[in-house]
Amino acid sequence: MLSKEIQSEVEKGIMLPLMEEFYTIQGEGYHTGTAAYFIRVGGCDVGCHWCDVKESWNADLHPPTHVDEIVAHASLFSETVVVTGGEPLTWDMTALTTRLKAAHRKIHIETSGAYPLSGIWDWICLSPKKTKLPVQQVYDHAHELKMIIHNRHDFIFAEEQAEKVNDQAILFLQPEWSKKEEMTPLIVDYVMKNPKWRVSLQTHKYLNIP
Ligand SMILES: C[S@@+](CC[C@H](N)C(=O)[O-])C[C@H]1O[C@@H](n2cnc3c(N)ncnc32)[C@H](O)[C@@H]1O
Ligand SMILES: Nc1nc2[nH]cc(C(=O)O)c2c(=O)[nH]1
Ligand code: SF4
Ligand SMILES: [Mg+2]
Repeated sequence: MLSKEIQSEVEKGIMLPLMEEFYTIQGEGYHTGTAAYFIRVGGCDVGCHWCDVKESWNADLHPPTHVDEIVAHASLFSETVVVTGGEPLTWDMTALTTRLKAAHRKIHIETSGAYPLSGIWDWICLSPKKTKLPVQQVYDHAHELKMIIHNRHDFIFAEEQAEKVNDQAILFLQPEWSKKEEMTPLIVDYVMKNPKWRVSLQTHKYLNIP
């Protein structure tokens, strides 16, 4: 059990359940191929059956960590910090991002958009999920829309989500990893027929890096 004080710090976003942090290459989407420090915050109740980081879901398994400690580590490694999870917007991101900005970092988020936007972001990657659709505010502020393709119906869902996102957002289709042999050729074909979309692959998995 968390002590009352720690629980209150987590509720305020002064402490966050930290699952892992690692310096790597952004594997997906618009910034693919660029170095970044990843902060993976635990806690997610969106419930994607194909989620590649289910260990993140239960926030209680990840130690509440002071944001100052997270920022101190991040600042040692990279100009760019990617906040992911779990679902980072489960938590109030104000304290973490304010301190990262004070440390002159570029701050990116990977989010399903299921919860209200908190924090200051240089780049918002929105990856909507059918089980808990994004809130309007995240559609309005997203810089990229990254739709995961697990089956053929997901192309229809992708088009529906593209209608909802702001018209500056860059559109990506990314194969769900366990279905990539089947879905990647369909995505290639789809993008050639519908060139407003781009292909995104989980390149870090091909490179065998985190
Ligand atoms: C693990 S999620 C964490 C951030 C946030 N909860 C979200 O879903 O955007 C990070 C990214 O990985 C994608 N992702 C998760 N599981 C995947 C899988 N099996 N294949 C392809 N992409 C996946 C998500 O859609 C998201 O864009
Ligand atoms: N290298 C690398 N790139 C990524 N882009 C998004 C990731 C995520 O899990 O949010 C991820 C990840 O886990 N590793
Ligand atoms: S929203 Fe993100 S972290 Fe949550 S289950 Fe889906 S892919 Fe996994
Ligand atoms: Mg990942």
